[in-house]
Amino acid sequence: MGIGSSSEARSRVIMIGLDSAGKTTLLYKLKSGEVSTSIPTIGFNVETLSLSRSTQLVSWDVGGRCSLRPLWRHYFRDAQGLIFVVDSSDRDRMHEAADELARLLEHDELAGCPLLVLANKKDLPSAMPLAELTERLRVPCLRLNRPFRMFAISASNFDGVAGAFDWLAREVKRRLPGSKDEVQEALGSHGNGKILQLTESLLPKGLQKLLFS
Ligand SMILES: Nc1nc2c(ncn2[C@@H]2O[C@H](COP(=O)(O)OP(=O)(O)OP(=O)(O)O)[C@@H](O)[C@H]2O)c(=O)[nH]1
Ligand SMILES: [Mg+2]
Repeated sequence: MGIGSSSEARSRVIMIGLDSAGKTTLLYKLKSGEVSTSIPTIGFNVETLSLSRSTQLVSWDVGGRCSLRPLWRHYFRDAQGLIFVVDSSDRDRMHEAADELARLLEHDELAGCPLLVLANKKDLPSAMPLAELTERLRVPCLRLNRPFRMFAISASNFDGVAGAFDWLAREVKRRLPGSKDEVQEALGSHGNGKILQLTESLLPKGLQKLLFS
């Protein structure tokens, strides 16, 4: 998928995190078999998932080649939600994650965009509690000015994912302009056969609400 096709989506949720944070694991759990991976001409590895006819979940790693960062904004256009995934057991890289998160929030294209931080790998004994993560990610110093929540989750066993997406779904809906009908149009509807093929048991309540309510 290149920038051209990505810009066809009318709204999108951006998911970003350091490598190994657990983004791919989460994407596959959300919608097994429908994740598309590509290295667009712009050069970084992007994974996408259609949440509905018009809403994409777009995921990529931060870090790596800084020269490509300016190109991210092509994906930031039309972003209705932002997910930052962090490995809550990886103390060594928490500085790096904190720097990336702060840098991400400086993008004007994302101003006001609800931010969901997923503290992943809560199943590991070495996972940090949320209070410690809040400090290590330097949350009090962040340029927030937006709805913000952090949830401890495990992408591996799906623990905590439903509550986290529930929150994001509510915030995204609030942000979308127009009537309920327009919201449905933007986020998909019962008529979308592809969406109805999803295994509902795997779909977090939040996403079900986004897609079906
Ligand atoms: N214990 C545990 N391991 C996890 C969890 N989520 C992901 N992992 C593991 O962490 C490793 C990295 O997960 P990925 O999903 O590949 O991470 P990524 O963010 O896509 O990073 P890239 O590999 O750079 O694409 C894999 O070995 C996963 O099995 C989790 O919730 N708990
Ligand atoms: Mg990955």
